[in-house]
Amino acid sequence: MDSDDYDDENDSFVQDDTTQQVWSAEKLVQASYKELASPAVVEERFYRHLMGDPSCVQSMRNLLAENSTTTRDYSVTIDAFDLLDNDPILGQMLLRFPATLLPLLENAIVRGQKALLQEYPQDSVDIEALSIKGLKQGPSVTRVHARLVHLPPSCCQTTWSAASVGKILQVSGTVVRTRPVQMYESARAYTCSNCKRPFIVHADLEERHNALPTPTSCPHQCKGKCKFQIVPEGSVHTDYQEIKLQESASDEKLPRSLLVKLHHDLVDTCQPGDEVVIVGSLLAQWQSVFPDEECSVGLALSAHSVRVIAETSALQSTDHFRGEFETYWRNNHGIKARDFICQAVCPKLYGMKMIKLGLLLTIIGGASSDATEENVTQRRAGEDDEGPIPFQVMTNQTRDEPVTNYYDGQRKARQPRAPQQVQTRRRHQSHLLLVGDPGTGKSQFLRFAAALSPRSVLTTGVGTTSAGLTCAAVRDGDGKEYSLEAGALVLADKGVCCIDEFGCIRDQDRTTIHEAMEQQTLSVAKAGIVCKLNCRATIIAVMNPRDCLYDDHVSLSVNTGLGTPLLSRFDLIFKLIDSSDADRDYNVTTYLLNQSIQNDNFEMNTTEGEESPSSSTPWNMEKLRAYISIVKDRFQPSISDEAALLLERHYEKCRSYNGNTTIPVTVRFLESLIRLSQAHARLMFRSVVILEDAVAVLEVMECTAFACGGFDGSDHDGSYCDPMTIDFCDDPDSDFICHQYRTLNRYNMLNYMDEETKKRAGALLSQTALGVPKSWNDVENPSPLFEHNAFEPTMTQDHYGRFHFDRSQSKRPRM
Ligand SMILES: Nc1ncnc2c1ncn2[C@@H]1O[C@H](COP(=O)(O)OP(=O)(O)OP(=O)(O)O)[C@@H](O)[C@H]1O
Repeated sequence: MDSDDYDDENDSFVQDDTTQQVWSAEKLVQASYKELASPAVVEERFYRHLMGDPSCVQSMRNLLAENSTTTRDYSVTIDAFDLLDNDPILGQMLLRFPATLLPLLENAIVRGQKALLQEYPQDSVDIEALSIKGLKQGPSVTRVHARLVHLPPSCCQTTWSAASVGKILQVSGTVVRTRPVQMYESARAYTCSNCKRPFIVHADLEERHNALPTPTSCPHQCKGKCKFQIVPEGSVHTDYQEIKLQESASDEKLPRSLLVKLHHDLVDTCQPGDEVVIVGSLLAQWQSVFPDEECSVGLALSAHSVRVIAETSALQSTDHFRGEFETYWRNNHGIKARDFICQAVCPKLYGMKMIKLGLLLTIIGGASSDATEENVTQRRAGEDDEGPIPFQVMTNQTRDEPVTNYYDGQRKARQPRAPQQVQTRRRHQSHLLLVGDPGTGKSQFLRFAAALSPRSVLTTGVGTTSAGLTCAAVRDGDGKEYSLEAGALVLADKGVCCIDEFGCIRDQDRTTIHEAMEQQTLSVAKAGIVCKLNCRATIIAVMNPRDCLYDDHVSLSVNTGLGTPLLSRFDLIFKLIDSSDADRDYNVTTYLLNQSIQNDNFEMNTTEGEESPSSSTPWNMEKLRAYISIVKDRFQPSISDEAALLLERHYEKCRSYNGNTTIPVTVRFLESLIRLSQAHARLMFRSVVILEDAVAVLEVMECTAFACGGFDGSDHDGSYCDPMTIDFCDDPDSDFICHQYRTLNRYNMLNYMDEETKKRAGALLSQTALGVPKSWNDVENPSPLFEHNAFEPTMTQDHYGRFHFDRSQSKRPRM
């Protein structure tokens, strides 16, 4: 609290040395800060809290040890929960009167540093490197800031309203717009011509540009007519940035947005697309006034702390599931256990096991190669050889001139920056494309994927432009400056971006997502703003073929109208062809009718937040979401030698194929195989990719456009399998063994299969192909009948009159 706040009022304070104060709840709500204690006593109480809290002590020690030769701002994080626990009255009063009490807390931090410095042995070598940070300089400015975090639930708002003005709030949402970093004059010193005493005027944050009010009377209440003179070098300038926060989207209503004011070292801590938790004071914000127009007022939040969160929000709610999943994998094994999890994906759609599995693998993603997951910060072009500077600093200086330190008038030279490390990032997010006939359930998959991910953006390609997908440069309210507003891909950073009607996006707009899909960044050069934005999103796109129905006789490229560079960026491309199949039609009909008959029970089992009534009921959405969050957080699988060998041989085979390829087999394809194998290992709750995972991924790949490694299945060699025909079966383990046998046989890797399993696979294949029951004990060597390409495909006609190869016949026999 600045002395001028109290000069004339200290006498009226309740002067009690009140560490043993007991206040009723009523008094706590009604009391003004003046009833708490004198500023000195309040500061003392903050000081005692700081010195008694080990984490605060550590933060202060870190401050002391920070090697800084320039004047800048420092932050110390204060956990509001700990303060409330330690001194409830002080904590409550801090939350009610942050503007008055926070400066006292900051003074206490400086005092705490002084006390800690005394503890170091004076002859220590390190002592010279330690210096107290945030000492008052210039006109009463402390450059250390208390950053309040973890407010109690009463202060945590999911939305905001006029009723909360003046209160301290904790809000969360997505940053949708950031304005350039600026600075403003936050305080100015004057002297009264009458009494000759100095005083300070602070900027009014409720004014549109944080304008400094002109003093009209002397705060020292001197008699006579006063004139005020500005004290030379008595101004304080503060870094400043405005961002727009959008509340988390909900299905019921449109998300609202809020202007957030960042000061000091909080500027430039977040960028469009970041999900943040912000603690701040809600202000009434006067809008710019124009002649003959009504003066309007809005809401703004002056931030005390900003925390960028990743996927923590999803993990918080998963704790009670952890033990349950471990028990699940202790009691269940193999592919059957995996398929049970897959059944929870889109339970309203019958069958399509491979698409469901592919969707799960896409959302789970591969292991992160760089665990630190560095942020790409907004940078100006050509900034690499200098320290970071704000976008548009309101000063006449050029960039090469040293910047004046407005606090003490000394010159602050820009620090040379260490040569920047070039970071190349290999993506671990997969992308999925569903292309197919109308009414095949594509949109259902898309909506389910959006609901499954803790962070998702669902959009449609109709009318979508590149600005909507990436980011737009928009003029601010006063129309003078541009700022960046995040588009769908940026908002989906670290989440899932679901795009319906992908084919309706214009070609030139579609190419903008090439960089986003592979490099996971967006390079922006708009309206004088040149920067890079993060967009580490998984893209799930669905579309109809160009002529509405998929033509199996032309390539995927022709069917979709997408260029090969874009197609090759998808890890999985499923073709959903609605061909006639009496058995499948019967199964779908029965499934749908049964659902309608048992509608109530079915709904009950799949409603979010409810426990599965029995172990045979598919997991509900909440449980599946929790499972994905846990496996992503817990496992970063490495690849075993056998799995690596299989992936390598498959890649080599695809590379060496000399047919007509429309999707070139590049290293990207190998990376996809690795990512998907890692995702499969995570799905199987393990931290090593074993041979089984690689085999399972090749099985999924057989059902995609990459079945034969790049020639999209139209020019097939019999290894393509229609994903629409593969349903969940009673004995998935046996089915998988057969597939494993065939795959390993194809790549001369049968020696990696144990004898027992080999015999069993041979027997199973014989039984299925010949229809003759045969004991697997009798089978020494598998029949050559079951080798690759043993079946010639036949032609069938679907109900649209299209002819195509019957892949369900040509493919390996299914159980
Ligand atoms: N295998 C299936 N099992 C049960 N229902 C299905 C299946 N396939 C499609 N449906 C149902 O058909 C309806 C149409 O599905 P959906 O709207 O997702 O199709 P779409 O592929 O997105 O079509 P379009 O390309 O015309 O947008 C949905 O109600 C869906 O539940």
